[in-house]
Order: sequence, then structure tokens, then C-alpha cells
Amino acid sequence: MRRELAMGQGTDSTTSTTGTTSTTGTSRTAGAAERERARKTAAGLTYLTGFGNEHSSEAEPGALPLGRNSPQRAPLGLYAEQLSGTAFTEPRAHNRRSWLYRIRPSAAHPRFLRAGNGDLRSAPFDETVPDPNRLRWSPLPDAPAGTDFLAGLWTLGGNGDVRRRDGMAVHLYAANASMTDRVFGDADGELLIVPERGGLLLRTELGLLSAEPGQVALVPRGVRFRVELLDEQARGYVCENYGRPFTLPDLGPIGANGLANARDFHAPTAAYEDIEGPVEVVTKYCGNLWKAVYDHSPLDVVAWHGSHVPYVYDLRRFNVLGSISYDHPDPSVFTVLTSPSDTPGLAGVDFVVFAPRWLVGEDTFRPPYFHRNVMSEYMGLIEGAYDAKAEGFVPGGGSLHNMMSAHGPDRETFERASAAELAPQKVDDGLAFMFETRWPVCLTRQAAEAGHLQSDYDAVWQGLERHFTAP
Ligand SMILES: O=C(O)Cc1cc(O)ccc1O
Ligand SMILES: [Fe+2]
Repeated sequence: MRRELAMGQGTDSTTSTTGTTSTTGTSRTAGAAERERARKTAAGLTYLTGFGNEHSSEAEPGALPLGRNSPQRAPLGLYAEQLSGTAFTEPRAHNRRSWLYRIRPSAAHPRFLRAGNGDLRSAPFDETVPDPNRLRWSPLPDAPAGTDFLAGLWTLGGNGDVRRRDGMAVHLYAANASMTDRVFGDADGELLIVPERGGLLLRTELGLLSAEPGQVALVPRGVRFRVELLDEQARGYVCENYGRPFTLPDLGPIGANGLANARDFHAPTAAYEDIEGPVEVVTKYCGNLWKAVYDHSPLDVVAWHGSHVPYVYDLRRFNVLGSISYDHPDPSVFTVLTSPSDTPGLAGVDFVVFAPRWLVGEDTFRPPYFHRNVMSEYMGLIEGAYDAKAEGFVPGGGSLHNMMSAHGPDRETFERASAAELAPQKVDDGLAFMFETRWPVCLTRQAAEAGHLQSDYDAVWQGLERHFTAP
């Protein structure tokens, strides 16, 4: 039986029931017709709103049991299954779990066998020694034809240890084909996907999400998904967070509103595939890829409720707060999501966005200041330019300013901003972001030796002349 894409409430009827996308074919090209179909599906999606909520959704009426999670017989002959993202006993405020009502339990699978890791690497990162230098990369070279999202993942580096569920990895991806015949899930952490070029349609166990450049998508630990391309090429960044799930930062004196507002996070409605036939399932497990060929699609969840859910967020919705008197605020005010560590205020990793904003500071050097930070900063650019760098930091590229490395405005930016007239100024020519992490990011060998690593990055700070004259 093949019945694809039965969708949850409120979803555009053009996308319900009988899609024809092959999930068993061997071709991984994103043909124009396939992309068109994916675009139509993406355009028809409706979402559940809120962050960290107890959401619920059913793709068929009556699929969700009422008043209990695990009735003697679940409705419609479905299997009830809990997916835990946190320990059973973690405080209620942090606890993440979902109940899935599915055609077959996840346990019904054959043995997993090791698969090649491609360019994916995991913590502990010990291929190179930690590097105190400022580093910058141009964009990844184009991927060979037929590269899907999973095959297109390329690890730059990271920290911590997957086996201890601590730390993070920075990946980039370049893809030109949809995942038509396989599904991926990451037991090592959640995946924060930051598209820079090309939209993505994510078919997850809990339903469908689309993410265009300027939006970010999060797939929680263990949730299986398939990525289809909405455009010919897809390129972007991924923060794999091994640690505690990303959450919204506290607002303290800011008050009850501001930064990323909870209502702007969108979770999918339930949607399932009812496919009997070989589907390859790839799992990232303690640093390695494993695969098994199932006799059905694991994206067969007909209804679900819970808090361990994928979501998408539009960075343009970020409510940017800043100084309206003087001085450049620390970039922590731009935190979209934070993964707390055991030390209050010290993040395993923060996701920070530099979104369009007004600068009005009086007697203030307005771009990012010179600094040395105990935290380590990986920065990427989604579009346009970044106000601390005149050139060389380009969309799809990235920079790494590891713990205590000295950085800040390049010479050109310093000279311009030191002499600028301080009228109110709108900074709206770019969208940059930062993964800021508690531990140095250790490079993979492929990142340290990459042809697209810029060898002359230090030069941007050359020629910062002395201006001091003793009184
Ligand atoms: O290095 C960077 O560009 C990121 C950054 C931005 C900012 O506004 C202040 C400090 C900081 O590390
Ligand atoms: Fe910095």
C-alpha cells in the first residue's frame, strides 16, 4: 500500500493524501517537477505556534487517545511510543518528550550496519590541535551532482564529547539533490539548520516544515527526517548541539517580551507516509553513521502530542534590542536560542543573530568593538555584509575566533567608523549569525587543510597604526 502525505488539521488540501514522490527510487536528483511539487507542499503548510509548548496534532480524526498516553489499544490500530529528549526526571520546565501514535513501532527494524561517515565528524575532535589564530573560510565548493543534504554535510569542528551529551559541532552543507530514498536521524544531538542558499522542505516524523534562507529549522535529537530541496542548490550551516536542548534565553530586566518571541516558533502538524517498501534509515550514533533498510517508512506517525518537537523560526521576526544612549552592547542581547550548561549563565552554545537594526549611540564606536572573549565564536553570513568586516566575510563563508583570540573590526571598518558622523543609522544590508560556545572549537583536518581556508585573514588587522601621543 502506498499512501503518502496524509496531513494534519488546517493543511492545504492540495497537499493531502496522494503525493507521488518516490521514496524507493535510486535517483537523488532534484528535478524541476519534484522541486515544484515540494514548493507547492511547502506553500500549503500550516503550523502550530509557540515555544516549548505541549502541542498536539492528528492527521486522522480520532488518532490521538484522549485522557491517557498509552491505552490498552491505541486508536485506529496505531502503536503508542514515547520519544524522550530529556531524562524522565528532569525538572518540568526543561522536560522534553513526545508521544507518537504510529503505524509501526520504531522497534520494528532490522539490524543497523556501519555506513561511511562521508565528511561528517564528531566530538571529541582530536584530528588537529586547538588553534589560537583567527580563521576564515570562503564558501564550501559546489557539491558533485546528486549530493543530498546528508551526503552534503561537511564538519568544520566542534568541542565536547558526543558520548557525554556535551558540546557542539559546526557543520556546513552543500546539496543539489533531494533525499528521495532515505531518512536521517541524529541520536547525538539536535540539529539547528541555518539555510544560506535555497529553501528546504523537511519531512519529519512529526510533520512537515519548510525553511528558506533567513529562517532556521531545528530537528530535535532522535527525530527522523528527510530533506527535499525547494531550489536547485542548497547551502547553509548546521549547529549540532550535543548538550541540553536549545531554549529561549531569560529576559531579566528586558521584561516579558522581546528578542525571539515564543509565538513566532512554528511546529509542524502531524503528517504521515504509509509506505510499504524498502526505505534506508541512517542514524548518527556516538559519532558514526549506521544504516538499516526498513520495509516501511519510519515517517509513519499519524498523531502526536508533546514538547520534543521540530520547529522553524524566521530570523526577521527577531525583536532586536540595543543601546539607545551610548556604547555598543555585548552580542548576548542578540541571543535567539541558548543551550544552558550546568553553570548558570554559561551556555554550551548560544545561537545569536545580527539582524537589521538602528544604531543611534552617541559618542560611540558603533561596530563591534575590539575584544578577546573567553567564549569561542563561529560566525556565518546568510546574506549581505557584516558591520565589522568590510570584505572577505561573504555569504556561505565563516569565521572562527576561538577562545581569547583577539579580533574585532578590520582596519577599514575601524577607520570609517572612527570618523563617521553619528546620525541615526539603519544597519540593514545583511544577516549574520554566531554559534558562541563555552569551549574552543577544534578543527577537523579537512577544515584546517581546506582549499577555501583564507590564508591571509590576519591581514585585515594590518595597518592599524599607532595614534597615541603622550601628553
Ligand atoms: O566578533 C564578532 O563580530 C561578534 C561580536 C559582535 C558584537 O557586536 C560584539 C562582540 C562580538 O564578539
Ligand atoms: Fe567576537
